[in-house]
Amino acid sequence: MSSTSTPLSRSITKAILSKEQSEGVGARVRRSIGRPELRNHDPFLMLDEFSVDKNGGFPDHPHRGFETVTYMLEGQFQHEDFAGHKGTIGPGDLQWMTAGRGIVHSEMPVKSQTRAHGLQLWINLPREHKMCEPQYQELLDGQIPRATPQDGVVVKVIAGESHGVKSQIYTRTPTMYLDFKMDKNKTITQTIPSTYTGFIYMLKGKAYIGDKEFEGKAHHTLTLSEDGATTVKIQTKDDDAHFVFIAGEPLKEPIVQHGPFVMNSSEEIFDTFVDYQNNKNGFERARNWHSTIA
Ligand SMILES: O=C(Oc1cc(O)cc(O)c1C(=O)O)c1ccc(O)c(O)c1
Ligand SMILES: [Fe+2]
Repeated sequence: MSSTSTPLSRSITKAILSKEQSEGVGARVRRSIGRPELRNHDPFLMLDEFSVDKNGGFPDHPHRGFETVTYMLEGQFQHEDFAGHKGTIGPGDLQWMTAGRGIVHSEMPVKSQTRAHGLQLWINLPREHKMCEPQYQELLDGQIPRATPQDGVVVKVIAGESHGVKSQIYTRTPTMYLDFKMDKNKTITQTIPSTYTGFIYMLKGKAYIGDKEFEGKAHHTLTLSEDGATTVKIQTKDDDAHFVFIAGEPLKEPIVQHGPFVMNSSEEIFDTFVDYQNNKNGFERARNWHSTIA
């Protein structure tokens, strides 16, 4: 193969360990995307592996300009927002929230349970969708389709497609979100559109990625090469592996983030603060709203 031709499999360009840090109120997070070495990975703004006990959580706070995706691994999380939307998600369940022009919400563990452990992904919205109406898509574990490309490999298709199985989640920013559980000594190939950027976040065990078999270990973010290759070769050897595979179409737009607000310019961020303080342009229902769970 010549040095300029497209390789068969994407390879790993960076491997970054997420150490625990504090976030919200008394919550511990391992920040993947969003940490100083990986400020963002267009179109992704943040990925946290969070762990919250009964004394912690993410009480009433706003968002604008992007989507938050909460995927539970263990325990239960309650959520409530200023539009009256409320519920509880448990292990394997998913909440895909489009904040759009504005949401104020609260996400708290169910107090009687053990810790709430899960993933929170922030996906940027393209300019034309940043001020859309907020929307929720919720799927219980049993409603998320699985692909079983071979014995000992199960892929939960949260968004996008894997081995002929498609998710019903509507993505404004084209996104793949796959949860892989692989037994030891397995090899599979996952397809990926040539233009997508992507990464793997390892939850447990070890996986070997690409033709050079880069070793990925738990709590590491492994960024995929951007070389136009349309497959990713993933193997296990002596250990089982559990990881998420996340990829999407880069927006290639300016990103101006101020905490929970992500827009395209400083002027838009300034307007967002004014809107939030004055309960207007999407934040009308924030006036005097307090969640009952925080
Ligand atoms: O709190 C922030 O984000 C979150 C992180 C998590 O691990 C779970 C969550 O439910 C949230 C949330 O927003 O609800 C956060 C992160 C970064 C930032 O700049 C903030 O202002 C808030
Ligand atoms: Fe939030």
